[in-house]
Amino acid sequence: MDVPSLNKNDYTLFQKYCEKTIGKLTEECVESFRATKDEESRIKLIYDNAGLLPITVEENNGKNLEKHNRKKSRKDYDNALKAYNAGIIKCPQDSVPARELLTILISNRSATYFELREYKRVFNDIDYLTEIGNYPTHLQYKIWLRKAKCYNALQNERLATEAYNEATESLKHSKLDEATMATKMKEIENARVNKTVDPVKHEVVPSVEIGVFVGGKEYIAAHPTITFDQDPYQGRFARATEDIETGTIIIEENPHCAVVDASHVLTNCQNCSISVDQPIACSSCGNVVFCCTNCERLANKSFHKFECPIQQSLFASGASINCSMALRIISQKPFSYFRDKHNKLRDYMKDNCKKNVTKKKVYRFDDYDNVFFLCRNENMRTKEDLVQYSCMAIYLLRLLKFGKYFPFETKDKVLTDDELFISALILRHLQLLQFNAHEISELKNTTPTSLVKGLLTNYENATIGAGLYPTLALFNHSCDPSIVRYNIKNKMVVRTIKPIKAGDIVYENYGPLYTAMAIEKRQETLKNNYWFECLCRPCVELWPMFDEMNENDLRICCQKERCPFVFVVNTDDDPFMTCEYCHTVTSILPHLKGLMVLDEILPLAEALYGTGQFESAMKKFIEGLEILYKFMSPPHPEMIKIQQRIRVCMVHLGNKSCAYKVKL
Ligand SMILES: C[S@@+](CC[C@H](N)C(=O)[O-])C[C@H]1O[C@@H](n2cnc3c(N)ncnc32)[C@H](O)[C@@H]1O
Repeated sequence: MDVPSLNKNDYTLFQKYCEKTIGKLTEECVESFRATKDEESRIKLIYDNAGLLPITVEENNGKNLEKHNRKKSRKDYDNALKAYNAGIIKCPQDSVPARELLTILISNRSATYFELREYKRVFNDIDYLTEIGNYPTHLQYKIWLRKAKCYNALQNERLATEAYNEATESLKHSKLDEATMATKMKEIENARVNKTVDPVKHEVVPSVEIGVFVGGKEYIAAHPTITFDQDPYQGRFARATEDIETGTIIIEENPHCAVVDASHVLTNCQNCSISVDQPIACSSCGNVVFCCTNCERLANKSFHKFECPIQQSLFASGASINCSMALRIISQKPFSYFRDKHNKLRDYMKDNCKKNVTKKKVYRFDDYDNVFFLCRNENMRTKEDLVQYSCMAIYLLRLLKFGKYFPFETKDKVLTDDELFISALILRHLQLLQFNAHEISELKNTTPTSLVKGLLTNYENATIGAGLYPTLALFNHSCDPSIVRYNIKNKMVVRTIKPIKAGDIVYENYGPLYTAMAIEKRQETLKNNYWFECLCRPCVELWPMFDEMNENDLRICCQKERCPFVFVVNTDDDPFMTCEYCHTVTSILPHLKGLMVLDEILPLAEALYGTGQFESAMKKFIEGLEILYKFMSPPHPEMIKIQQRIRVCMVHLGNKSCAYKVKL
């Protein structure tokens, strides 16, 4: 979790707008919010004030080549690529000469990749410029010659021959004088004869393989051993129906919606969130990038066509990432989608219905109804909070109108019935995102920092955006979580980080960990951000933080089945302990013997870890952790250290920034 709901520290345009609107409301109006039961009445109460305040819509679409088309020396590859990338993103595409210039920039970038022997990227760029379609015919021979040389290097003789033939043919359309044309022809023939085969450079692919995950019958994003229960205090939560081993993937879920944050719009794909170093540009704005033409097409068919004109304004306003998501849940679907649900959803909102009464047999990530019914802690909201959120919803609705989301004429000052309905949905989204959004992350290098005592790391699993995952959103919090999360593109992968027994609640973590934060701070954070009092084991049993733990204190369960007593013993103590509850005598000797295996497993795991063999290291650490849990009860510093190692291994299976390098 950890997705901020409002940028509380910066006094943003967005906050100014909200404050000004609230400042104009009469006390009577604010007071009447208390009596409102549904989102539409709240919007209606303040639209006259919030709708009248001017909002700033940026005219600048971010397309401006002037600053970016400086020529770079081809030999300074890094800087050349940076300059071409910036040029490609900022190059306007609204006229034939502009698009021609763009294709030349793309061609130059492909030439740089050719020098770097990154042939896949050369082909990507040639496909890209072909798709733009305005590459000058008289230069076409250059593209065919480059393609032919790539096929040569990749030892594909048939395609190389075809490309050489095309190069010879296209040379006829060049504007070269006869002598230069003859020299070029010779160059083509020489290249054809001297089939220089380069060793293919290993491509550093920033993301990883996606395995086959078979989910449950009802909750298809969750492992079949996970079910969802409910109680009046905790609401819905996940529970294991069978024993689950450490490391099991228990959730693989696509986001209902996912957005890249403002500082990553030019480094991560707007559609799938992956780190991008060969960007594909939006044809209309210079404010986003895509990883491939397919992502560009998908985004432009749905949300980006409406967000393109307003994204700059949204970021400039300083609105939080939750605002971008509240908007994206709407913009990614056409207005007709929501109009068709109008009557049903409006009735739910009017009745303030908590339950999805039309609960379906299958719970899917892309089903809007599941999102609509996510937890909002509605009955705990103050009227001030509702006023603030209603202002935000109106601001976002007005941006959507500027983005021409509605398939009918709209007027900024007028609120139609359809617009009222959409703004009510946005208001609902803002409330539910406050509790249910998750960050999307990727590995980045940092200078070494100490995360947990004794464990140095030189990476950071940095946030690059946020997403809404309707199945993961049903997991409750514990300060000693059962899981680790990481992303593959914007898909969320969740794996267990300890052995889980049948019937146990499976907890995730909303930020505060008992190992690193004192109980008072944890309780305060959870109360402020998630509005509940945490009754997890570390909070109730007052587990010590990592720094306060003693390596020599072993916590061993009474051997009588179902007796909850735990002995805290020291290796020097008498090995026979009598239970204070049931008076059964437990010998700690079998436990000490069982733990001795760790002397073999852990050095091996550390050696694999130290050489960057994260998957193999993870398996060994998991083996070690299972043994620790078998013979000991948490907490123990060794458990935490191993879990920390497993966490590092797991996140290495997820997204990595293009610049990320494993540093050992
Ligand atoms: C992401 S939702 C979790 C699913 C939620 N319980 C539901 O019914 O949809 C977060 C909200 O669940 C509740 N919650 C989460 N963890 C909890 C816990 N350990 N004890 C009590 N309530 C919890 C809080 O209301 C919190 O704001």
